Amino acid sequence: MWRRRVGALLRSPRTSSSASSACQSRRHHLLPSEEPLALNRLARLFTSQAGSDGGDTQKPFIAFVLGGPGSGKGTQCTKIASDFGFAHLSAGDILRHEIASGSEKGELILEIIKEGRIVPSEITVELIRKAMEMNNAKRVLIDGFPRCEENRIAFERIVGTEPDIVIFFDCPEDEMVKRLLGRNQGRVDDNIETIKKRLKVFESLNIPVVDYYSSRGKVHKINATGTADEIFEAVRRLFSSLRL
Ligand SMILES: Nc1ncnc2c1ncn2[C@@H]1O[C@H](COP(=O)(O)OP(=O)(O)OP(=O)(O)O)[C@@H](O)[C@H]1O
Ligand SMILES: Nc1ccn([C@H]2C[C@H](O)[C@@H](COP(=O)(O)O)O2)c(=O)n1
Ligand SMILES: [Mg+2]
Repeated sequence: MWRRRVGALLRSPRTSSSASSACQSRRHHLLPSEEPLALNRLARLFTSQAGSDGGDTQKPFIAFVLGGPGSGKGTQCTKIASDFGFAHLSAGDILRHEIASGSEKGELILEIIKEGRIVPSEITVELIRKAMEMNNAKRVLIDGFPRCEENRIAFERIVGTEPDIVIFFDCPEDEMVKRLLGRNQGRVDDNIETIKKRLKVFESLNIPVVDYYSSRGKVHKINATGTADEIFEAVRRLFSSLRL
């Protein structure tokens, strides 16, 4: 099943224009010569851990972790990773790492993040795909992704799978703003102007993704108010109940 899906993917056309323009109009593609290579590498990754049952059950367990800016995704992911043996891939951290590398792509990402907008999906998904490949983990948290329908569709197309579950941290706006303004980690987007834009983007582009996965029965909503430890109690109950 897993192998067949990746195989189908290798034959699939590029993202349709409607999907690609879902987040914003600028489009960034892999070079034509890169995409089949990337997908072949990925196909190898997910079939190389094949067990005696034919190998289709070795797909990593993937949890997407969503919630508004400052809802505590990163804080809770650190705890889940440590207590439940998950690799923690933060889309935002991966993008910031690309900025720090000084690449041309990083310059573009920085401009977008400063404006509270969403980076073109093909850039983000390719970076996530590489991180998954390097990590080779059996359980993966993907924090802050997908941020919009375009992200979601690009992930399905390039990585060739859907998440097993989606965690949604539900937090009131005023609490998120308070947390972000107090974060003090020197992030270029932790200022009130950018925060307002990020909140708008969250409502208009990210909530539809949560709705999509809700309709597929994948969303676990967690009340993200209270202390980090209180919230983690609910998270712990959820992860303890999963068949991992
Ligand atoms: N339950 C909580 N109560 C108070 N502060 C919290 C709580 N959880 C996290 N924080 C703090 O709020 C800030 C934002 O948390 P965190 O970075 O985990 O959020 P996030 O959802 O990952 O945000 P972003 O989307 O901007 O990356 C941090 O300074 C963190 O220490
Ligand atoms: N899928 C993603 C994830 C993040 N970004 C950009 C836009 C966000 O405001 C910024 C910071 O992410 P965070 O650390 O808050 O998860 O990174 C994106 O464009 N696409
Ligand atoms: Mg975060």
